[in-house]
Amino acid sequence: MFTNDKLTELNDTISRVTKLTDSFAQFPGVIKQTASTTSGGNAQSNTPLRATENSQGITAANLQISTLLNVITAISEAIFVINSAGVIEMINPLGAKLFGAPAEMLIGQTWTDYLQSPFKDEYQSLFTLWNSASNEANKVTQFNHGPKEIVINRADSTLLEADLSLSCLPSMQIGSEPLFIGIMHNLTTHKAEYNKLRHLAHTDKLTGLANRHAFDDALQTNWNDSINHDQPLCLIIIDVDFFKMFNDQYGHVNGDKCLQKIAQVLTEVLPSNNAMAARFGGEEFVVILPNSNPLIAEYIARQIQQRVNQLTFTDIGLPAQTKISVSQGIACERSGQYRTPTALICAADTALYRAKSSGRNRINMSS
Ligand SMILES: Nc1nc2c(ncn2[C@@H]2O[C@H](COP(=O)(O)OP(=O)(O)OP(=O)(O)O)[C@@H](O)[C@H]2O)c(=O)[nH]1
Repeated sequence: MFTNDKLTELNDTISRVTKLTDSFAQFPGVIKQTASTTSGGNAQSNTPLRATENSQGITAANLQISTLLNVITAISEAIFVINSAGVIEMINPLGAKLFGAPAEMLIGQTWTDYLQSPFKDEYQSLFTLWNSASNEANKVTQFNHGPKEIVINRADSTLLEADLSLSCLPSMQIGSEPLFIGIMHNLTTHKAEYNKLRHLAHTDKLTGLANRHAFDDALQTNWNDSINHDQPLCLIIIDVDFFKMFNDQYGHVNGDKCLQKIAQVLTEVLPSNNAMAARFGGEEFVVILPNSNPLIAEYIARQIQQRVNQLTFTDIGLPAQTKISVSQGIACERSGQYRTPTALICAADTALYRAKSSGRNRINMSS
């Protein structure tokens, strides 16, 4: 992260190196010379960023700029410098790599052209706002934005996720026209890892269905939607019948495969992308049916019952006559009869209990 402290540290380094070094390579011309960079006459011994046409100042300033460029080029951060019009004045190799184009091509271009929507509009508005700030003296130092996640629309049209900190270089050190320094970090690897971990945190390892954690979140979200939009919401709890016996007879490994087959059935019968099947725990599953009604819920439960009854296990080496069934309890929230999502679960659970006690392989609707 390129903080103000780091910026100060960087300027200190530049001043020190400048004092100690007698000769540097000539100004490398990487900074696009603009009117502002060659006008004025206010060179100071500790103003490293802007060349001025003071008789003694040009060489010193160029040396300082050269030093700054060397530091910025060598630093293991992606850095670019833009002016108040958002035009790139300087970019280091790592920065150019993130934008996906050579520095020579990027310099002189508007940096927001490389931002994916909505970030492009957001940063353009930010600069417009900043430029229209009334207090000229304060606005430069007030501008410090990020770190914030952005998506770069790279030169080859691929997208790259990054985080960006944008700071205005302190006005006392850069002359009249402000420059902004952007520091970026490539988030591609981090994001891929995050998405993988997020998927693992929400998925039941055995069945690949949503896990209990994801179910709880989804139920709360669907519950809120149902209340806010006055739409019904149905829940089916599904419990495998005599599963202990299945495990005892065929072993836990085959028991696991049986649960996977049932999970597959649940995935197949979901009526829409909004509906969700999850593993509730052990040999219990649950289906959330948003914007649904008891008739639809019962139809889905019937589909589950039939398909589970039709499952075969010869592919995992079990006898052809091996059969399995599930008991199901349904509860539907329609007009405020349940006060909380937990109350809805309890109602479906009670209905499930009745389905079990009335013989199993049954569907019971909460009244
Ligand atoms: N193979 C396997 N078995 C599991 C898993 N989770 C729970 N079980 C088993 O599921 C069985 C549940 O047994 P019970 O609660 O007695 O229920 P049941 O035998 O299905 O009987 P009813 O529900 O009354 O029809 C237990 O034997 C658990 O070990 C799992 O992930 N894999």
